Amino acid sequence: MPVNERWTGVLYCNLGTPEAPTAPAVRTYLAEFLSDPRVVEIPRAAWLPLLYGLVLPLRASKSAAKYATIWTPEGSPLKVWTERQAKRLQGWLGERGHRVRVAYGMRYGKPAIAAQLDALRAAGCTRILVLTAYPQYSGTTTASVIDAVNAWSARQRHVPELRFVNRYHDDRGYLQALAHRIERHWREHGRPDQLVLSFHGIPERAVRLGDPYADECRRTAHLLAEWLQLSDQQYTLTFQSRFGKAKWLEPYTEPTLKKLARAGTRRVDVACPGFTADCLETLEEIAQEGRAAFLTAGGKEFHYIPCLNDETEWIAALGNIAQQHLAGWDTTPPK
Ligand SMILES: C=CC1=C(C)c2cc3[nH]c(cc4nc(cc5[nH]c(cc1n2)c(C)c5CCC(=O)O)C(CCC(=O)O)=C4C)c(C)c3C=C
Ligand SMILES: [Fe+2]
Ligand SMILES: [Fe+2]
Repeated sequence: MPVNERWTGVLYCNLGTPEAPTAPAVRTYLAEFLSDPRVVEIPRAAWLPLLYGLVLPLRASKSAAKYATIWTPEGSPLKVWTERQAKRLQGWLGERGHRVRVAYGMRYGKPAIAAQLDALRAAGCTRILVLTAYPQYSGTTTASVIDAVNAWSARQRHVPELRFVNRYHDDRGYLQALAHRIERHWREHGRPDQLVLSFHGIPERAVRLGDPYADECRRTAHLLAEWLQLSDQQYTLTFQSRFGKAKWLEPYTEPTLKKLARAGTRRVDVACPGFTADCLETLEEIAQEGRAAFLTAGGKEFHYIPCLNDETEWIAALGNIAQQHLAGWDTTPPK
């Protein structure tokens, strides 16, 4: 390959989402997602018959109906936002003189991480930085992306140089973008009695076995509260999206919302700092189901504060994170 064809790639990875809000498409997506041993840690021989015999037949149509309520003319919100974030990240890095090709890849569904790595390689990338949409590291998410990249790498004869960003839960730019997002909401709509910071849960067992995710969520919440100058009484950290019968991280979001309402909290605002793009878990589970739970239990006002999505300040934070990890790689255009 000629020297001036050496490019640096940035692969921005997110979870992935179904191709359509239909039971067959959701089934395909969930089958891939839930057969990842990083996600469900039950031995394969016991789990796969249960997954195909019970979970998928029951869950696919129920989930599809939920996806239908958030679907946009351009597709699933998660995909729309991830694509825009990657495009704007390309712009941000390009404007700062970095000769990089930014692509986005989905851990489950399309565009697959392997296909995007193939494309970056074909486009002349000899170095690739892998950046995820997950600020907090978890074996269930971040490590699963790393697994997918390594599985691709194991099939290459000429492996590119690879770097991974494992976490940015305490990154100043990320926290500041979140704080400004929330403050802007408060300037427009006034302040709540309580701010609920809801993170996606994981099984409690994973944390007991060493997953640092819960600590990183707590650290993000604490630092964000500091940026917002909130006392411990003014905010609550919760975990949402429990899957299955096992104990997950607590306190759970929905029961907390009900408890707050019953205790006389008039208004809650909910933000989801662990999600950098709005998706089913924020738009349906929080903004619809969470709202209904709070209001039905006697709460008067519920505000969902949207994710960072493609906010300029967030793209700059993401760009800075990428830039820090590109250090030492010459990304200047060839003379
Ligand atoms: C933000 C971090 C996430 C962690 C940690 C996480 C762990 C985790 N998730 C499941 C099961 C499901 N998650 C689902 C949707 C979903 N999860 C995340 C993020 C994290 N998951 C996102 C961004 C989304 C939304 C996807 C979208 O298309 O909008 C779903 C699918 C939806 C449903 O049927 O409810 C499942 C299932 C487990 C088991 C897990 C950790 C063990
Ligand atoms: Fe999830
Ligand atoms: Fe959910």
